[in-house]
Amino acid sequence: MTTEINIGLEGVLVGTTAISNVEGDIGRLSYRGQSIEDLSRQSLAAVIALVVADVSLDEEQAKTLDGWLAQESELSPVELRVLEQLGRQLHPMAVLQALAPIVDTKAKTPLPDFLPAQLESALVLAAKQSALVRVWHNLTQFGAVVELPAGLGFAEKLLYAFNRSEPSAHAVRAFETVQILQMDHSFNAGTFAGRVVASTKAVLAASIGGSLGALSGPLHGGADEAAVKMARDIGAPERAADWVASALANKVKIMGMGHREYRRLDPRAGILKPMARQFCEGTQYQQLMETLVAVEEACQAEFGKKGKEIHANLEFYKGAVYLALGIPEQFFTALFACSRVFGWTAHFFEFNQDPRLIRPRAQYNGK
Ligand SMILES: CC(=O)SCCNC(=O)CCNC(=O)[C@H](O)C(C)(C)COP(=O)(O)OP(=O)(O)OC[C@H]1O[C@@H](n2cnc3c(N)ncnc32)[C@H](O)[C@@H]1OP(=O)(O)O
Ligand SMILES: O=C([O-])CC(=O)C(=O)O
Repeated sequence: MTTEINIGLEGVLVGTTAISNVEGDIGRLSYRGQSIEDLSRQSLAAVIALVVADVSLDEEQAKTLDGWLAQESELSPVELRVLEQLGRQLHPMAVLQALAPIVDTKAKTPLPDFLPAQLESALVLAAKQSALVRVWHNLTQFGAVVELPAGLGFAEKLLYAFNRSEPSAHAVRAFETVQILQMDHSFNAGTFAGRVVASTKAVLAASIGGSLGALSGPLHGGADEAAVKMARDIGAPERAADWVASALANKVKIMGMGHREYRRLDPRAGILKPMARQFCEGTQYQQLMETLVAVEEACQAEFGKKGKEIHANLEFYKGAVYLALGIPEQFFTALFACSRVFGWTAHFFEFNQDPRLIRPRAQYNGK
């Protein structure tokens, strides 16, 4: 028995996974052996099949799966009524946490047969997270659920509903890329929380509920919303250097900077930064994007003075892309969950291949 206490479990090996590989020292990420750079150019449905089932789809199959997920991302009349009763001030993450474990997971049509049938209700549960976020957005922002034309794809449906208009192919592609980038990340806090719940032999929906709670915090998934709020508070790139110096002097964390695993640039931030520049240029978000760039530079300069390095993580530039796609910041983390839920699902099944109750030990220091 070890007596050394490690509250944050930094560097502690607690299991194996074949879903994603985070090589923090060299700034590399892959899902099932494929680099995040290659994956970011694939379709969302193809990456979902790869992450959840380790199945490679051809273009036709990916379209079929996308159509199936789009069709399953609808709420039942009862689920819709529950959402309608909730206070409109509730954060979308609280709504997901409340509803995710109780939605009906019966599929309307069978899962395409190129995926294992045992995944059917799990994938309905995952697809329904998007329906919850879409409907909650519409109720709180527009007062009514947006009627959608038939035949929209899984991601397209969300973007259409958020903007009340047909998204361009370019916007859908960008949204799919962002969702792919955040689908899985080894034993991060949210995924590990889900594995802890799974270890008690709880059902998948309970495990997803645990993951959602962990993801909501600003040190984890909630950093996406917090980073944009920070940039709005700073207001202009010229103010970034003073703001960062004062924040660091006061031990305030800069949201979207730093990472437990990456010692080099998070490869997802490397993909998101040019996307954010492109999407924000000439829009109302250009100033916000320039402020983020200035914060990153100021942060790196301040850390550099102490001979340390810090880099942007997934969360830093993601919000600028989301804003330019018509997504308000309070929905960022919930949309993160709409993608990460596929990773959580994969981990639930992987964990259950060789399960063991997770129960560490505490050193008693009370009376
Ligand atoms: C999807 C995701 O979850 S990605 C992560 C999203 N979270 C954020 O962006 C929140 C901001 N970042 C952070 O708080 C941290 O970098 C974390 C929590 C993500 C990871 O950090 P940890 O591995 O726990 O490192 P820790 O917080 O101990 O930081 C190490 C040192 O770097 C500093 N540091 C790290 N990140 C930051 C930051 N964002 N702002 C200011 N200082 C920072 C710490 O203050 C600490 O300095 P010290 O050694 O002088 O005390
Ligand atoms: O891995 C982590 O600690 C945080 C996380 O979920 C990510 O970066 O995607």
